[in-house]
Amino acid sequence: MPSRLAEAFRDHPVDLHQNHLDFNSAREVPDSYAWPPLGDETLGDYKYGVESVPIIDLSDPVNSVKEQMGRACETWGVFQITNHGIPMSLLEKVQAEGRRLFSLPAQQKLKAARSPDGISGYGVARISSFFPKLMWSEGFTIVGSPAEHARQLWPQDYSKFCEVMEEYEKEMKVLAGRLTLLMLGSLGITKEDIKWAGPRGEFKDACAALQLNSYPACPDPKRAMGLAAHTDSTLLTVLYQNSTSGLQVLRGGKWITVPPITGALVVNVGDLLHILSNGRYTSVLHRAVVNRTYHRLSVAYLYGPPMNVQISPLSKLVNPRNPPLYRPVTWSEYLGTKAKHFNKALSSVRLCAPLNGFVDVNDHNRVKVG
Ligand SMILES: C=C1C[C@]23C[C@@]1(O)CC[C@H]2[C@@]12CCC[C@@](C)(C(=O)O1)[C@H]2[C@@H]3C(=O)O
Ligand SMILES: O=C(O)CCC(=O)C(=O)O
Ligand SMILES: [Fe+2]
Repeated sequence: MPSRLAEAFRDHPVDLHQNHLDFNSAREVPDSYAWPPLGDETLGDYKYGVESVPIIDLSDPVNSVKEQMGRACETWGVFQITNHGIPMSLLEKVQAEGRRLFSLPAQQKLKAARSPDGISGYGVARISSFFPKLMWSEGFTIVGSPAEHARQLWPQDYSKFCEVMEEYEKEMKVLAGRLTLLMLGSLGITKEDIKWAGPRGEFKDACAALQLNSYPACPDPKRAMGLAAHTDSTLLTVLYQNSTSGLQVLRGGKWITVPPITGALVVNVGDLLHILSNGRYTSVLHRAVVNRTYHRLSVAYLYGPPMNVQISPLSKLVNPRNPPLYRPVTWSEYLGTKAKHFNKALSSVRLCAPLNGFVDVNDHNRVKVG
């Protein structure tokens, strides 16, 4: 059983088509990238505030923050945070380095291509193998130090990229640990209830991946898909999106845009927090769409437990009326399951149907993804 995140896909290699279209010179969407048209009837009314993703100010009193997060996690599975303590200057540096990477010539980027059984490096989204059409995006995944791949991209000049990404990973690790305790706090869970949190709740051994996503402007955005609908296999994901919108979450059968707010970060519940909370918090189905005019960049911090820790419904949340809904699973095993079963991964670790009759939003058999 692999013990490091970088080894999670050793037993699940995917050889993805890495022969990229040159997005910047494309005048039309080739058939291999043409998805069934995105219908306006599936879009929600976020602009008018009827349905908008909650925004939580982390400088509010802590009990209020916990309560707001609990409500957001139960109803939306996603929220935005402000006053989170990550300096704007760092967010700008990460974005600038991401742009520098994606603007390299295709042949140069391919020198840092992710290997079929690897986790880090340049390439198309891992979930691409589940779809008949290609996505209008490219990505770069970092686990720990990006030095090995950065050296292949810029043999003489890779230290700036590494410094910025490592500083961001450090800041994100602290923020993600704090968010985990706040999000679980409203369910009455404390750091003492999570052994792997460590004595001071510092989550020292937590694992994470940093995913840079690039979505070039697209000549026919209604027929293209930036990143197809999915849930993250994480405890939680912290996403920075630049000022161009594109992220959408599924709520009540409608796709709701998560509007970019300068300096804010988007936090979404992942499958492992869904399991830990015994289905009280819902890992939200989300996707990224593209637009005709602007290049969009996003940076996702995919946060999870130490690789070999068994994640199962927390005992405080389980009783005869609420039996455990999921069997124990490690992050490593779950990533392998996701690589094999994609949107059926969560149901594949489910033990029984809920007694209280609530519907598992993650039963994506009910939802047409894409
Ligand atoms: C730790 C990880 C989660 C992730 C697969 C990865 O190994 C690194 C990239 C992550 C990502 C980002 C885009 C969507 C996603 C489904 C994918 O294909 O790669 C997620 C994966 C996930 O959460 O399962
Ligand atoms: O680009 C986005 O807004 C979404 C990215 C995402 O869902 C991911 O990296 O997992
Ligand atoms: Fe995601």
